[in-house]
Amino acid sequence: MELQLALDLVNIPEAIELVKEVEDHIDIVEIGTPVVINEGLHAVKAVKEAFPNLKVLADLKIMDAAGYEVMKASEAGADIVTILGTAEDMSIKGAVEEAKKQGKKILVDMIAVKDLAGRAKEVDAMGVDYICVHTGYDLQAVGKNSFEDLQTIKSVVKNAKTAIAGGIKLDTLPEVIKVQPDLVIVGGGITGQADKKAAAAKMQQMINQG
Ligand SMILES: O=C(CO)[C@H](O)[C@H](O)COP(=O)(O)O
Repeated sequence: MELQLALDLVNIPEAIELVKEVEDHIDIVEIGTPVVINEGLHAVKAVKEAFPNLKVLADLKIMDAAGYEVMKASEAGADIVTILGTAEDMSIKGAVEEAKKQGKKILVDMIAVKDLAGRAKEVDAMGVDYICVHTGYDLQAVGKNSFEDLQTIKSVVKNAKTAIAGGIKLDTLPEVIKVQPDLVIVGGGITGQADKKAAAAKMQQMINQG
């Protein structure tokens, strides 16, 4: 199981400062969608250059022009690029093809997918690397989470790695670990803590104990 730190509400210098604090305790740094909107792919480039030993995920949440966008994120240094599960099959296949060409990985974000089991089976067959259940901020605000959804995809996905994102905190992490995803994505559960290093270290320890 790997731990991904999601950075959503920072600029580039703040991102670098934050990763410095927790770099020993995470596997992947996510340059979140709001950061890409504010800073562009420069944020991916800057973080990859500052931390060449960490994997960097560009959370582009691609919906169209997938091959081109995966190419641009790859050129900026992203190791993993996200596409939405609600995108057309042709877009997802295009993303996978370009990622393979570039030696990169594709994570499919299943946010807002209605037939989760059915779509997870379909995208799994398209050769994607990760399938991620995700409760976004707008549904977190009304008390939703993705723990049951994780069990759903775990029961149907045969090839891809499974991941979970959305509001995971220290107190809910044990529930996540029980279902054994390959990747746990945490934003506010680390960035919102006074002692970010301690929060990341504790999460890493819990994940390693499995
Ligand atoms: O992709 C995202 C929002 O769309 C976030 O990066 C993801 O939800 C993780 O952040 P948090 O743990 O704060 O929910």
